[in-house]
Amino acid sequence: MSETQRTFKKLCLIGCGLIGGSVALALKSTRQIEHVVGLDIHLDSLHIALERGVIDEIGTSLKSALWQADLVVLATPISETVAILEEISKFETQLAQEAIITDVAGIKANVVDAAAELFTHAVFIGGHPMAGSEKSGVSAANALLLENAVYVLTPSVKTPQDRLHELTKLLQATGARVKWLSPHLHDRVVAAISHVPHVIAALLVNQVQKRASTEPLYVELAAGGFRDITRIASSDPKLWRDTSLENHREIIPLLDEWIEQISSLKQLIEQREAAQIESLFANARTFRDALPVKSTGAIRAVFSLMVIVPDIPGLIGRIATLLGESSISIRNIGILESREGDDGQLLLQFDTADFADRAEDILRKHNYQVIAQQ
Ligand SMILES: NC(=O)c1ccc[n+]([C@@H]2O[C@H](COP(=O)([O-])OP(=O)(O)OC[C@H]3O[C@@H](n4cnc5c(N)ncnc54)[C@H](O)[C@@H]3O)[C@@H](O)[C@H]2O)c1
Ligand SMILES: O=C(O)C(=O)C[C@]1(C(=O)O)C=C[C@H](O)C=C1
Repeated sequence: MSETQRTFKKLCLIGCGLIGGSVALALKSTRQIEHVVGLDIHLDSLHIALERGVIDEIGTSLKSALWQADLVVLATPISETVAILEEISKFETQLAQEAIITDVAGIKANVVDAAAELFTHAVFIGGHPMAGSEKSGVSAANALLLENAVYVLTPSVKTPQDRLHELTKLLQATGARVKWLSPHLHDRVVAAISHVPHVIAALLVNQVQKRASTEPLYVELAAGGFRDITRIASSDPKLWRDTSLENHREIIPLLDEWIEQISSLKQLIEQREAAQIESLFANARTFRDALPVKSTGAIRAVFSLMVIVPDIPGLIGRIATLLGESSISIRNIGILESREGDDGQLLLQFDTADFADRAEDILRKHNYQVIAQQ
């Protein structure tokens, strides 16, 4: 750790769910956080957070949890964030002198504007990790969620530079790529790359659901294409209700543009304008194919191995243990073929080429037949 990196003695985590839990686990892994006290409206979440080592202590009240805290992370639903900031502001003198308060909400302008009015001593810096999942709750929290992910901070001109740098360095130590943005620009961009895609995914699923109630083939035939474009439709409906309403100023013009685009494509199809239809798809392909491939972000790199295994019960567990003993994290395991008596094909997927290469070596040493996948 470099000399300029600050150690935080007490992190107060408010909202011990998917993102709060992941951020706390990632921060703890940097060893720059000494103690975490957690608060949540659900006692179950707090017990799971304690068991999983997300927090070290369950807070008994907001006042005592904030006492001498030098870092506060607010990771509650968007609709609760401003009200909780108001509560925190009542106890800001309880905080340690150089405390930093930050949040993780997916919309920034409303939170940052509210915080600017609320705090006189404590420093608030808005935050938003550009990583997540369709799952919710602390059980789904993942210490590696921030690795390589963009983490947006939205400082204002009044934000003290030393605190901004301290928070930036702390987050960078988790592997996150910190980016400073104005709250309004953040809200504009995430509306297009996150909020509208969630709306579209839900509409696609609902369109199929309407038909599936009378024709089961809609479900039976749904394959990779439908799955890939609709994964995020499994996200928390309340989160996306709040997001749609809170960021309406940015979302509505994008939906207007969608309506125009859909009707113009509809016309092209009706008029059989083959060249223009092809050019629309070609344009999308060119842009998407040029997006950088990285271990997180829009185009996720996945490194896969196929292992040919005899159909022996317990073998998957043995392979997972073998790789786990060498600290190799497996992202996904899938059985591709396992008819009785036949060899099975086990598909293993990893987040890094290093994990995949080391897994291949280890499995070969243990006499497994391994085929690296492109
Ligand atoms: N889900 C994602 O992919 C994602 C990604 C980045 C940021 N975010 C942001 O993270 C925040 C939390 O989302 P999540 O997905 O972790 O949700 P979550 O449901 O997993 O976690 C929220 C937690 O807050 C608790 N909570 C609710 N009201 C509370 C209150 N008044 N006081 C204390 N605790 C309270 C809940 O019990 C829950 O444990 C949201 O603001 C969201 O915009 C989500
Ligand atoms: O990967 C997912 O499941 C997500 O939805 C993550 C995702 C997104 O990319 O839209 C969702 C909400 C945000 O606040 C940040 C990231």
